[in-house]
Amino acid sequence: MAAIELNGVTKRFEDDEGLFDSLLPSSEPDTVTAVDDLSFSVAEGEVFGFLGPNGAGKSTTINMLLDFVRPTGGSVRVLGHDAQAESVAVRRRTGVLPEGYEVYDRLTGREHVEFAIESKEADDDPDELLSRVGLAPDEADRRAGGYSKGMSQRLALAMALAGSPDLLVLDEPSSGLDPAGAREMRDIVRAEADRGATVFFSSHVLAQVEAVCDRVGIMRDGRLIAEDTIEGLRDRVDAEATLRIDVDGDADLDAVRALDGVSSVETDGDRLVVGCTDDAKTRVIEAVEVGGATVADFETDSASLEDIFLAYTEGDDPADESEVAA
Ligand SMILES: Nc1ncnc2c1ncn2[C@@H]1O[C@H](COP(=O)(O)OP(=O)(O)OP(=O)(O)O)[C@@H](O)[C@H]1O
Repeated sequence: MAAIELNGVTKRFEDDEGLFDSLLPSSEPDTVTAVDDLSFSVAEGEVFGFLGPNGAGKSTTINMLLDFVRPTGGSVRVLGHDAQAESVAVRRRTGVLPEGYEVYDRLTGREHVEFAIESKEADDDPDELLSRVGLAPDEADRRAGGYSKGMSQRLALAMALAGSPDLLVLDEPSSGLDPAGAREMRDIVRAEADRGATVFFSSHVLAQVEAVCDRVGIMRDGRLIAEDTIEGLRDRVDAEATLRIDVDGDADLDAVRALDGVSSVETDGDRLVVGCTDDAKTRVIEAVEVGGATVADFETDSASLEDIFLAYTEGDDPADESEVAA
């Protein structure tokens, strides 16, 4: 059974609170299609990265998983339950770290976690959860109103972990975290997946996503334009790689420049620095050797998730939208 399953989900908002609407009573309300016929699924135990530029429809989708927003059409199933009709059952088994979680100023950190444990009817030790997210006992005893952004974020993560949920929904989890906090968060995500939880992870911090996610989905204008492992996406976008070759002898630079997939060739002493697509790398090495020089050594930098993300979300879609890869 899939942990998350969306089928043909659409969400249109009526944007009827515009500045001039009260002055123009006869005008039709505008509608915004936040999510447009969206279908995808996330397997149990998977860490799924949900990406997309601002306004792509990520938060709206997350809100539909949790029944904070109702779809205009289509069906949403979470942990085998209908997300609308059985939202209580979904929330009981789901830990949520909402974007920009606001603490209750007067409650201490520990009281927040105790509250989360009670609402899940769980029996976790609050101190254990707090220490897991790196909040020291003296910090846990302070009122959360005085917490820094990163401390609030750690607290929200401890609350999401209460009751060992089957599904963790993390919306921008590393926002405000220092590098140590970001690493701890990654370790927690992996540990949760190892115990069998599914993690649905939305973030603009692509290095973080690359480090923890088994698979990613990229949203654009309310639609999922790509869904695959990072390796799979890398293969498909022809994103630029850099090839650095240490050469003995004179390479035929013009022959390398003329190759398909090569966009730049520069020299740095005995080193050739070639900008090319992933699949052109072997052709470049061959062309250097055929030209009479010897390849002493070489190294490559593959396209980062950031390069891949930009290739999908800027300009024309690199993949035919009707052919979203599974
Ligand atoms: N309550 C609402 N009323 C009207 N329009 C809305 C509402 N919520 C979202 N939208 C619109 O739906 C679209 C998708 O918004 P959404 O918040 O889901 O994007 P997002 O991918 O989460 O963006 P971000 O990365 O900025 O958080 C945007 O055009 C947004 O303005």
